[in-house]
Amino acid sequence: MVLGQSGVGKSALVVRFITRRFIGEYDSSLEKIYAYQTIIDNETVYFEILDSAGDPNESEYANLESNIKWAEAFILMYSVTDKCSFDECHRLKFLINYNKRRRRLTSSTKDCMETPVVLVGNKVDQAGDRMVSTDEGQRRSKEIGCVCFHEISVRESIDQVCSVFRDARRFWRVGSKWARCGGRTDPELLPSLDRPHARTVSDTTAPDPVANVPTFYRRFTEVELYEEGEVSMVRSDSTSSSGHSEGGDEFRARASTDSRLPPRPERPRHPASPRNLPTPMRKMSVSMRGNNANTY
Ligand SMILES: Nc1nc2c(ncn2[C@@H]2O[C@H](COP(=O)(O)OP(=O)(O)OP(=O)(O)O)[C@@H](O)[C@H]2O)c(=O)[nH]1
Repeated sequence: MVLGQSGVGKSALVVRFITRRFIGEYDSSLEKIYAYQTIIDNETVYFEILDSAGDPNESEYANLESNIKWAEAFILMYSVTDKCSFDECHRLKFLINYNKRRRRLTSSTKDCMETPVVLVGNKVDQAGDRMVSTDEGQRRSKEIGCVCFHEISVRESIDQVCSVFRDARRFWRVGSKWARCGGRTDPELLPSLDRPHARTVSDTTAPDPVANVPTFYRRFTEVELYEEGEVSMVRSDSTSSSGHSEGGDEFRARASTDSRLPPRPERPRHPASPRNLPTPMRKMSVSMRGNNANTY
């Protein structure tokens, strides 16, 4: 699913990927699903790409949330010439996390996988109008937990466009394998993400479309999935100190677009070893603190 504020170039990205053309003007009002089959990393891949409406109104909001639940990977897009669209990514990522966690809590294996979100800054060809630097984009990508970050120009480069979809698919594949392994990391997959621009067999005869594209990766690791999935699931399901379950609106209302990020609590880099596990008494106090600290 391609998400982002209106005008950042979502339709341009999808149409360019499928037709290889940059057309210039697109129907902005419609939400469309494109079916497209291509070969990536020597495998045939069947994409269903949802080009979402940029600024949904009240009545379209429920639809947006059900689309988020449907999607298995996200391309979260902003324009480097528009600071508002950059800030909007923070809110949209919050919405993705919220809907995905809620779904994981109510369903079984398939939805246990962490859904990859690729952050994309578009329109780098408009250098004179740039309002968001590469560093800011890279930092934000890490802060909001995206799997990798790209800066591209849909207008100028088909290769950069392809590399975005290629990464979305690669990280989706890692996530789905991880879920199928019952949460164990597949050692054959992770090293390949250490070398994201390494050539595959299929690339030996054709130029690597990913080469020379600035891409910043964040690896899925078992620890991160443990932290993001398990710990956060407890937090999002918690009951507030007043004894009421958090309502969806209340939870969503915390998403802000003012570019300030709420402080994230310090977390240990590794899960506690069994002999360090808290006693039952201590466990209860951790849970209580989780509830009270649930204010952002
Ligand atoms: N200069 C430049 N313009 C771009 C680029 N990508 C898209 N555009 C232009 O940005 C405008 C908006 O593009 P769209 O693809 O319609 O944006 P959108 O995000 O789908 O917008 P909504 O459908 O309203 O949500 C169009 O005029 C595009 O031609 C790019 O890489 N560089």
